[in-house]
Amino acid sequence: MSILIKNIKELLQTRENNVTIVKGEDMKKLPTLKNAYVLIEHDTIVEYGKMEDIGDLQAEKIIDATGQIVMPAWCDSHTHIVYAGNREQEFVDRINGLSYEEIANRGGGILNSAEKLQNTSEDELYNQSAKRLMSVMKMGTGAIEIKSGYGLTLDAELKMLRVIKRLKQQFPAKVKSTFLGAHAFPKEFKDTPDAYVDLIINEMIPIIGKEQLANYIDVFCEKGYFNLEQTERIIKAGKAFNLVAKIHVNQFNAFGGIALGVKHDALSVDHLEEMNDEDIEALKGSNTIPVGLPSCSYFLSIPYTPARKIIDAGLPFALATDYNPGSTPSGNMNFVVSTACIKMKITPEEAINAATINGAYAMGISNMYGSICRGKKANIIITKPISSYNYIPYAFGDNLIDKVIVNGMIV
Ligand SMILES: N=CN[C@@H](CCC(=O)O)C(=O)O
Ligand SMILES: [Zn+2]
Repeated sequence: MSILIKNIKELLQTRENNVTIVKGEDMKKLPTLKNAYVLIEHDTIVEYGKMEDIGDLQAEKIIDATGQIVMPAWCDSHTHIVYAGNREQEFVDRINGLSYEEIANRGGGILNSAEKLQNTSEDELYNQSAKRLMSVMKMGTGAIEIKSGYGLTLDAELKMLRVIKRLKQQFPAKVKSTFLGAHAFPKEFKDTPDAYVDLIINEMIPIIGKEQLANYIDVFCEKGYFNLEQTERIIKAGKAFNLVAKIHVNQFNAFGGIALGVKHDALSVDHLEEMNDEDIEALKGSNTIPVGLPSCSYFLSIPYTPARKIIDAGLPFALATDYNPGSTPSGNMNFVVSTACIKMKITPEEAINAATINGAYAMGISNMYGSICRGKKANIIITKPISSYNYIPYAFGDNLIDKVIVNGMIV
């Protein structure tokens, strides 16, 4: 199937060369073409340009995008969309005064989701997760990372990873999977946390590695969860099975997790609501991308990642949803981009770069996703008619999407 999108008011994130990450000052630049076209063949962007140069290009399907903006689909590099049920009761408990930490200490939080997931069949888990994936695709997400971490036993973690594998096979969206066995300590390991770390290292990682059930490895490095030493042991064990690290750090406390991630060539360090100057310094000159999750800050009423400071230090920055039942029950990248502009004070250009090309980098796929570039996968958003791309973050909460194309298919 070939699709020609023509009369595009403005085509965003056009890259003649295959740029795979944008950093610092360059994040302020969003290359665009006005009055443009894009030609898709099968799953690939084969051509784009100005309408005046369209010549006699033809396609099986023509989309007239008069007044509309066209851009790469969102690349959401941090989610936990495979989960069972929800945690709406904890939401109400927080409104009534309990903190996220207090809820977790009472056996709620991640352990609550783990219990629900352990008692849910693989098919049911797949069905619930597939609905979420379908819904985020319709909101413009074309590539997504999905973590395990609500299993916390070998069997339940494998169940989650098999569900992610099935999503990869069944959906046109690009899916990357991450093993997050180190998300919390199960109740039975409360007094012997290192024994759970041993279980992850000696039993879970070898099976997951051999069966190639994950692309990445993650650890929730935080006070009350996994300390620096445990995090380092797990990252190293993952590396031996080619699982590159993408880690949860600095959500509530800054104590060296970022430097540890950089030391072990983590692809990304995510959350970063609490950051000090040493954390920024640690990232300089590294290949590790910092990832902010503004919907999580919004939902938990915790500080926003200092994106302005990060970008002004010359670093790259990516945005993701963190879609999960506890801290962010939303997978809406449009809201993430708006919230980043409004609360982190980054410009629409910076936010769009962070949610497309840099999001793709944070999943290791920016050579094929995240920009309008010949030869890249056809993952595309067509907005409703709007005045300019600034309107996307400005009109927060509004649905501005007309069509989404994922892997060359209208979803
Ligand atoms: N912080 C750790 N993990 C998730 C939340 C997990 C949960 O509350 O279920 C996060 O990224 O916010
Ligand atoms: Zn997360």
